[in-house]
Order: sequence, then C-alpha cells, then structure tokens
Amino acid sequence: MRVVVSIGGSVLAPDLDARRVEGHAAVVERLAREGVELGAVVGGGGVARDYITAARDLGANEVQLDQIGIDVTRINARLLIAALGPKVDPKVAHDYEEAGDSIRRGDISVMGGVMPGQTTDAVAAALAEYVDADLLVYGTSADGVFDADPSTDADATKFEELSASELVDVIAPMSRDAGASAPVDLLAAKLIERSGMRTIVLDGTDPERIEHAVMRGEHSGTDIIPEGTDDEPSYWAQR
Ligand SMILES: Nc1ncnc2c1ncn2[C@@H]1O[C@H](COP(=O)(O)OP(=O)(O)OP(=O)(O)O)[C@@H](O)[C@H]1O
Ligand SMILES: O=c1ccn([C@@H]2O[C@H](COP(=O)(O)O)[C@@H](O)[C@H]2O)c(=O)[nH]1
Repeated sequence: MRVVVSIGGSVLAPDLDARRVEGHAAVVERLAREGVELGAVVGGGGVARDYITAARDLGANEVQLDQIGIDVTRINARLLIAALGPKVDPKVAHDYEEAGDSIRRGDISVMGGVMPGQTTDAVAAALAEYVDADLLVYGTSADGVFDADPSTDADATKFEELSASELVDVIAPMSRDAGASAPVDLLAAKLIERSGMRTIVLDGTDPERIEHAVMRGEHSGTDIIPEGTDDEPSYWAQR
C-alpha cells in the first residue's frame, strides 16, 4: 500500500516542541514498518503565517510571500526528517520525481512546498497522483471539511463524506492568498477530482489518528470518495 500523508504545520509545529515532532515521526516510522510506502508533505503553519504577515506589511508581493511560505515548509520538513530514523531520505525533496525515486527505493520521502500560487495541500495531492498512491491523508487542524469555518462558526457542520466534485464546490469560494487557511486548497481539490484519489481529511493533532485512518480506515473526519465508487477499498477489507 502506498500512502501520501500531509501533515499541516499547525499540527506538526504549532510551537517548537521536539516531543510533538517525535510523535508524528513515530507514526510515520510505524506505518513504514508495517510495509506502507510513504511520502510525507509538511506545511508551514503559524510560523509561515507570521513571516507572511510581516513581509506583507513590508510590501512584498504575493509570489514573494509564497516563497517565504515555501522556505518555512521546508524548514518544518527538515524538522520531521531530523526525527525520523534511517529509512528516511535525508534530503527534503524539491520535486515529485525526487520524492517518487526515494519512495520507489523504499525510503520515506519528505517534501515541503514546491512553487508559488498553491499550498502544501496541492503538493500532497500531486505527489499522491504522481506515485499512484492508494490513499491520501490530510492531517490538519480541523476534524474534516465543514460547511463553514469551524473555528469561527459554532454552527459549522462536518461532511462525513464528499465526492471530489462536491469538495471542489466547498473549497472554491475560499481565499487563495499566501498564508490562507482551508481544509485543503482549491488546486488540491481539483487534483483529487482529476486523479480519483481516495482521500481523508482529519484532525492530525494526535498523529495516531492518521495511523488508524491508514491502517484501518477508521477516523472521524471527512472521506473524499472518488466518483462512481462506494465500496471499502480491498486493502482495508483484507485486514
Ligand atoms: N470549511 C472549512 N472546513 C474545515 N476547516 C476550515 C474551513 N474553512 C476554514 N477552515 C480552517 O482551515 C484550518 C485548517 O487549515 P490550516 O491551513 O490552518 O492548517 P493545516 O492544514 O494544519 O496547514 P498549515 O497550518 O500548514 O497551513 C482549520 O483550522 C479551519 O479553521
Ligand atoms: O507549494 C507551495 C507550498 C506552500 N506555499 C506557500 O507557503 C504557505 C504555507 O504553506 P501551507 O501548506 O499553507 O502550510 C502557503 O500559504 C503558501 O503561501 C506555496 O506558495 N507553494
């Protein structure tokens, strides 16, 4: 089973706590030991947003702000690499070919951002499509996709399941500015729709939730179901 896990910066490094990073690394290592081929994509979180806000005040344009965000995602990727054992490729992969090569060699590959105009959500979706993953998991700071921002709207309701085209419709009105917050970005939603990738969006604060979702398909977030399918995939049914 090949899996791409997107770990939001807001769940990996809301502050610089080595134990928290270790917890995420331990889950990634356990999945790899279970024979899961893994790519991990790491976001920039609050630190990226702080830099972006300061640089915006200084007059930087959106591409410059995205470049700052990318730098922070790569620093967070280095943090995860530091916590992973010998099965990780020690380089932060800067493109999908590099990441795909190391996954095919049997290493865990870690990416941050790659280019302006998107977020690491899109990187994870593109990597999943490139390596023909069986599953894409977004570990973010909300427990799934809601009909409104759950951090500001107490009446926000979670979607337990969405088709990829419904996901696109929910995400489309959201901001695309550097540093914006969304469960996944619009490009990611479009790539998920195009590839028919089975995808889960869940609260990744506790990394064991990611592990349960990958190993058993159990989670309390949102399932993004490829169009025309409703059966449980065979890799979970066999377990
Ligand atoms: N409709 C929605 N459904 C779910 N979350 C939403 C929605 N609209 C806005 N959000 C916000 O999106 C946030 C998740 O995205 P955010 O980009 O902050 O975190 P992340 O995925 O951990 O990545 P990073 O912090 O690295 O950017 C949630 O905390 C939530 O407040
Ligand atoms: O491929 C990428 C990835 C990221 N960015 C910029 O960085 C920030 C932080 O990334 P998150 O994935 O949201 O944590 C993002 O808002 C973009 O501004 C990018 O331009 N390209």
